[in-house]
Amino acid sequence: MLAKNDLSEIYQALHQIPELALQEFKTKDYLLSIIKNFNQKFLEYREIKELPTALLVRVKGFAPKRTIGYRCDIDALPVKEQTGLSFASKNNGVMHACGHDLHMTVALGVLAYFATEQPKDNLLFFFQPAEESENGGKLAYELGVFSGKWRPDEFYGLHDNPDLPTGAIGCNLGTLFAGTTEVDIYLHGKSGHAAFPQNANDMIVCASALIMQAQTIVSRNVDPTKGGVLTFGELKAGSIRNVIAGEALIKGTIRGLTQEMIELIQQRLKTICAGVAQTYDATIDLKLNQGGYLPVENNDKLTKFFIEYMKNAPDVEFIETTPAMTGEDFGYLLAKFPGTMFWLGVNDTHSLHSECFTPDQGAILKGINAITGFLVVRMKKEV
Ligand SMILES: CC(=O)N[C@@H](CCC[C@H](N)C(=O)O)C(=O)O
Repeated sequence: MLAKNDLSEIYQALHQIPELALQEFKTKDYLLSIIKNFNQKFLEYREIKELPTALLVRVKGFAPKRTIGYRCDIDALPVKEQTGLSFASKNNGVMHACGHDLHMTVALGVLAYFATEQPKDNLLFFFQPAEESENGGKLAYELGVFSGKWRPDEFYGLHDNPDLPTGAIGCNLGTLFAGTTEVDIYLHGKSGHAAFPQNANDMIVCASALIMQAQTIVSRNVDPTKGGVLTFGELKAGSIRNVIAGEALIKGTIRGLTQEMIELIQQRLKTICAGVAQTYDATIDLKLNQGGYLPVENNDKLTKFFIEYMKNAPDVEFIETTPAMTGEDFGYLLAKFPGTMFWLGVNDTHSLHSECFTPDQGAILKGINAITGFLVVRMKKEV
């Protein structure tokens, strides 16, 4: 078991070594160095050649009826940290701005508990690379990782939430998170001298028109009672004030709480790109990539049981949430295995993905206690 001081040390160490999707080598080595210090009697490991930063750890149960999976994401974001923390990122321009360092610390705490207190059922801990992009969950599934004794009968996973009080557990039946689609739009026109626009085809003007027209998708095509998101977070064009930009690149993300909504927004964006290309005599290549970012659908039976437990656990503050437009590739695994995703409150005024994101470390121990308590009860009861 890990004491409060160990947990804080682990969290701070992980915070200093953030790594981008599929590059989480130091992180994985660090996780292994901690887990190798636990009681090894009930533990088995699985590594994946084709997905080298992933790690699976199985805890053998003493009277197993099932295998319960617990998934934890391990990647970080290309964000330059501005928290001013003494244990800030040492990987310049990369930060655990989504709290996966906290997720890992909680998962290690739960694993440490069951490495000592052998569980009744088998437990499977999946330390998953590439949640923010590259859909590590889907990659692992497609590599056949969850087969034989490594197949979970049910899967659980959490995400930290700065809007909930420290340590509170948030969850709801049905959809917890949106499905997403990564959008890349390449615009090709003709560069030229700023003084002779008639001889060029300006992709800054074309990109501006496209962005403005795309704003009508959510305002005019999406049912306001259902909601959808189209955000462009990156726009690149031009190099100097007096050269007309012949190329532009727009990157963004689509979000919807149902697959139907995601497909509606995708379709409207395709139509608008085609129309703008014609109007501006440009070539526009639209690339849409949903990958494994399906809406995160909680299993009804298991989630009712989970919520009931959390509501009645004396040391847990449970908060019923509403669906959020954040995405998660755990949606893919929950489409393959029944399970529950839930929030862990970390009470911060800064949002997820902010360069100042500073989750309250007090959530770690509360999270571990809530999850271990739940798993022990889940193993005793049929759902
Ligand atoms: C919890 C969270 O912040 N997840 C990410 C998931 C990224 C989805 C994908 N790369 C996309 O941008 O479409 C999020 O941004 O919600």
